[in-house]
Amino acid sequence: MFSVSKSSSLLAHRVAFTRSFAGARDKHTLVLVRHGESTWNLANKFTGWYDCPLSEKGHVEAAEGGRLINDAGIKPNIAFTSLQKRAIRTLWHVLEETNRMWIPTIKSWKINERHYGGLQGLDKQETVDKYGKDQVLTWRRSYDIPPPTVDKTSEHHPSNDERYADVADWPEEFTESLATTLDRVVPYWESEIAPELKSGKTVLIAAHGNSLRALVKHLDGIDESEISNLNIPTGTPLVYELDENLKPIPQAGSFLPLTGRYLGDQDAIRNRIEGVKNQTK
Ligand SMILES: O=C(O)[C@@H](CO)OP(=O)(O)O
Repeated sequence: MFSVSKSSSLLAHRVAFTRSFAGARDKHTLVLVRHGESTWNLANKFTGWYDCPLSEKGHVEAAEGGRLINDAGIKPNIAFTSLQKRAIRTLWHVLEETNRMWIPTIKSWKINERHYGGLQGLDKQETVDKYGKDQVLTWRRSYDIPPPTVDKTSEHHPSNDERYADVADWPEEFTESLATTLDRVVPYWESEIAPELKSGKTVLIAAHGNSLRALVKHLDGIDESEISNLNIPTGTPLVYELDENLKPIPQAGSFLPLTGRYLGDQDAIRNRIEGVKNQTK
């Protein structure tokens, strides 16, 4: 008797489990968060792979982002972040505010900020004063024109940082454009992140202005000229609903060309986006 009722309840459980995952497979939720303001955002310096922490305001922004995710009832099952403390700390805030510190978190340099080469550490406004606004805008936002390189004598070259030294065969001269950032972000998305979504999980990614620009360029099919005008605000959750092929389902109130929706006060978000844009006036 006992074994019959046990096996039938097991069967019922399996059916319910399969149903809930079959339902989940029709629509997938992806949450992207750029880290909160960092100390080098505050100082208006080109940052790239320099590992600066969040500023005080950045901690507040990241926690607020977490509360917005929680209030929206979104429950991430797995999280991805970079090897950079501003994104990792942002993720910690979000996990704390959503009471989901227990979920698996995976870190990879593949979703690091775009490496800013020889500009890393330079003041953005002083760089405009020296090279002109147009040149700096080209370095910041052109699709495939990279900033100047660093060589292996520079502290900013990845071969001089133990977390990166052995993960790739770094060229003598290194820098990244948005195009070369895409070359690492998109394969990582395809091989590591997309399968988690397809298995029915809600995915959270805490990353960076330019690695997220690369990802949304791919997701939303944004063309090379349009992506130049796209700036991603700090600490602001961007929520995508994806169909069974992981194509975005356009959300009401999205800021085109993005089809995901930002959580929070929409006017404040517009101001934050303008703030990023105006770092080099
Ligand atoms: O300095 C950087 O690494 C990035 C992000 O903070 O700046 P920008 O927005 O100029 O690409």
